[in-house]
Amino acid sequence: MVVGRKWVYVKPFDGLPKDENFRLEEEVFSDELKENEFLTEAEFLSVDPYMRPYMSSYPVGTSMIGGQVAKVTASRHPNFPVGAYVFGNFGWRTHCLVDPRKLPAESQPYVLPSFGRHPRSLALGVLGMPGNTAYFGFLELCQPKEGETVVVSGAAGAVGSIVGQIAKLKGCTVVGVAGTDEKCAWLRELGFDATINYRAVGESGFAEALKKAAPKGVDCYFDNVGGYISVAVLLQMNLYGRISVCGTISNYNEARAQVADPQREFVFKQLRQEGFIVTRWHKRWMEGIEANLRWIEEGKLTYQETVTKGFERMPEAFVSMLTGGNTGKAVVKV
Ligand SMILES: NC(=O)C1=CN([C@@H]2O[C@H](COP(=O)(O)OP(=O)(O)OC[C@H]3O[C@@H](n4cnc5c(N)ncnc54)[C@H](OP(=O)(O)O)[C@@H]3O)[C@@H](O)[C@H]2O)C=CC1
Ligand SMILES: C/C=C/C(C)=O
Repeated sequence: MVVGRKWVYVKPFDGLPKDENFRLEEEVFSDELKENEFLTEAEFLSVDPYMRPYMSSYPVGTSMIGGQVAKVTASRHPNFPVGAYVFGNFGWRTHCLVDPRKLPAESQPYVLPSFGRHPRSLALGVLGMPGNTAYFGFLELCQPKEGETVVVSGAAGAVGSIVGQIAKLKGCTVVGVAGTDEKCAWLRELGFDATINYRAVGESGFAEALKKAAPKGVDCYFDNVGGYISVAVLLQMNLYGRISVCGTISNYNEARAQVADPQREFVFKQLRQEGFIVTRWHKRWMEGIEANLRWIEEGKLTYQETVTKGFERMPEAFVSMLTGGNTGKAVVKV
């Protein structure tokens, strides 16, 4: 018998998540596995922005959702042998009994490929879902061309920091928008050409700061945040500009965002805007991981992680990430 722990969503979110929204519970697993089942023990867990809006659509009593890196501790599945490390969407739990046949195609667990000297936790960041979000969401939807100007919001986070670096690899001029001077300094170290600390300039100063940072206008916008930052970028888009709408973290804690009327910009500048969910590319998943790993090995792509130690601190790590406490990918080490 194995006793695990899990975090349960026990009260609907109202604004920023609070301790009262979560409860830590135990769960018991039998050692007797059925054919095709395997048992895992988590090593690293991810805290991601999507958990805030997605959990609101689940009933209370549901376990918190999320990805993790885990070790297989018992197995009756030929592809998941004991000792293997896997990525799986197993939720906020220390242990999990998995039968892959019960999971949808876009949420299949997989044995981690070798990351060489890099930590396994990267399977939750640059070598996992956020890295693939940057790789596919930027390259496929923005279709960047050499010499173009790219703006990335949420630029010092898990997705944004990778998007900006890929944009530099493609020969673009890159402007990063982030919430502190330290984050902006890191982005410039990564090669970003200009940065805007949106908290320092404020809503009223953002459009002017953007004009200075992107004097030739904006050809591609990778949008992680929505809100006034995105309205200002839209108004400075160039003819035939492309906008990849990745996320709207600025309003995840609100019930409903206002829908403005941007149509005139779209008509006269002939813009293209497309939202996406990264699992759209689940059939090409390993292509993104391999490309990002190659760039890391070649010294062309740098990552940073903000690691919180202790499974009991999952809610704290989650709220910290939602409020800007992370640089690069936010993960929890059990
Ligand atoms: N479409 C898809 O398939 C996917 C979408 N996403 C989306 O990408 C975005 C970034 O995710 P991820 O990289 O994992 O998270 P991050 O690592 O970027 O962490 C979240 C960051 O958001 C920033 N933030 C918080 N509140 C605001 C605000 N009001 N305005 C601007 N920035 C804010 C904070 O940085 P700061 O200090 O700069 O404020 C914080 O560090 C999210 O919107 C997420 O939902 C992520 C993965 C897949
Ligand atoms: C898979 C993640 C989706 C968002 C919107 O964050």
